[in-house]
Amino acid sequence: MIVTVTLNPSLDRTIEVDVLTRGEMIRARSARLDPGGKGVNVSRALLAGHVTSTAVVTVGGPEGDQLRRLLAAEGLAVRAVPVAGRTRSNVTIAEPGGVVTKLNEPGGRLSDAELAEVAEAVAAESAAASWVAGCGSLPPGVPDGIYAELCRRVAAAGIRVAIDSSGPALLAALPARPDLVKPNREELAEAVGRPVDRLADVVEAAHELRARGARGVLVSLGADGALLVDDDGVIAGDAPVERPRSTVGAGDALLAGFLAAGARGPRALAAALAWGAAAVRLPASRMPRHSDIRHDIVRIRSRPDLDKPLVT
Ligand SMILES: Nc1ncnc2c1ncn2[C@@H]1O[C@H](COP(=O)(O)OP(=O)(O)OP(=O)(O)O)[C@@H](O)[C@H]1O
Ligand SMILES: O=P(O)(O)OC[C@@]1(O)O[C@H](CO)[C@@H](O)[C@@H]1O
Repeated sequence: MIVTVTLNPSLDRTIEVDVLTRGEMIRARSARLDPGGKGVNVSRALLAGHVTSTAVVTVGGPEGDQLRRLLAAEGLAVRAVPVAGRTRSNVTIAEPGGVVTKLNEPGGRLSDAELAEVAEAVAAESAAASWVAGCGSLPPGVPDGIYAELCRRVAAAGIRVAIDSSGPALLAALPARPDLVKPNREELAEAVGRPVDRLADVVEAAHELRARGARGVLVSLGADGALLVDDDGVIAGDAPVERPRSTVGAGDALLAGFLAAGARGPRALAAALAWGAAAVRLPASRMPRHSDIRHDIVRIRSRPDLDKPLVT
C-alpha cells in the first residue's frame, strides 16, 4: 500500500492543436480534463497497475469539488483535506509528435492549520503503508522544509519515503534522508547548480544528492530513459517510443512503476521504464493499464556509456 501526498493538485485541461502559434486564434482538435498533480498521478498509475494506494490531496473551491468528482469517477482511494484556497487549473497545449507546452498556476495559499490537517491525514492513512510519496510543487504559504518534515515523520513511523519535487523544496528535503528522490534532468541540474549534458554528469550529480542525504536517486531523462543510483551502484536504461503522444505525467508513471516493482535494482528500473514509456504513448496524462505496458522494449545497462550526450 502506497500513500501519495499532493499539496498542489490540479485540474489538468489538455488541448490538442495542429500547431501552436503565439498571438493567434487557434482552433483545437480536441480537449480533455483529467485530475492532476504529481502525487495524484502516481496514485492513478498505481490504481491502473492494481497496486493499492491512497492519495492525500488538498481540495478547495468549485475546482476542488470537480477534482474530487473526477477522482471518484476513476475509483481512486482519496483522503481529501478541504482548504480555503481554490484548487488550481493547469493547461497543456499538445502538438503532434508529443510536443507539449504547459501552463501551471501557482495554486491557492495553504495556512499552517491546513498543513497540520494534511499531516494528520498522512499519519492516519499511512498506518499500513510501505511507502509515502510526497510529490509536486508547493503552493504559496508552504515552507520549503515541508517535505523534510514529511520525511522525518514518515521515517519515524518506519515507512519509506520518496520525494518528487524541485528547487528549494527538493534541496531542503535532502538532509532529512529520503529513501528516494526522483528529479528529472532539469531539476537535477538546478539542484547541483550546473548543466547536466552527458550521462557522466547525471551520475556525478546523483552522487552529489546522495552525499547531501538522499539514499536513492532515480533520475528521469525523457527520451534518454532513466538512471538509478543507490547503495547497489549505478544502472541506466531506456525504452524507445516511436510515436510519443504526451509526456505529461510520464515521470509520475515512472515513479509509480518503480515503487510498484519493489524500488530496488534492475527489475524495478525496468518496470519504471516500461510504465513511463507506456504513459508517453497515451494522450494527456492518461495512466497506463497492464495492457498498455510493454516490457520487451526496455533496455537495462549496468555499464552505461557515460560519455553519451543526452538528447532530451
Ligand atoms: N520521448 C520519450 N520516449 C520514450 N520514453 C520517454 C519519452 N519521454 C519520457 N519518457 C519516459 O518517461 C519518463 C519520464 O519522463 P521525464 O523525464 O520527461 O519526466 P518528468 O519531467 O518528471 O515528467 P512529468 O513531470 O510530466 O511527470 C522517462 O524517464 C522515460 O522513461
Ligand atoms: O506544478 P507541479 O506541481 O510541479 O506539476 C504539476 C503537474 O504539471 O504535474 C503533473 C504531471 O507530472 C500534472 O498533472 C500537473 O499539471
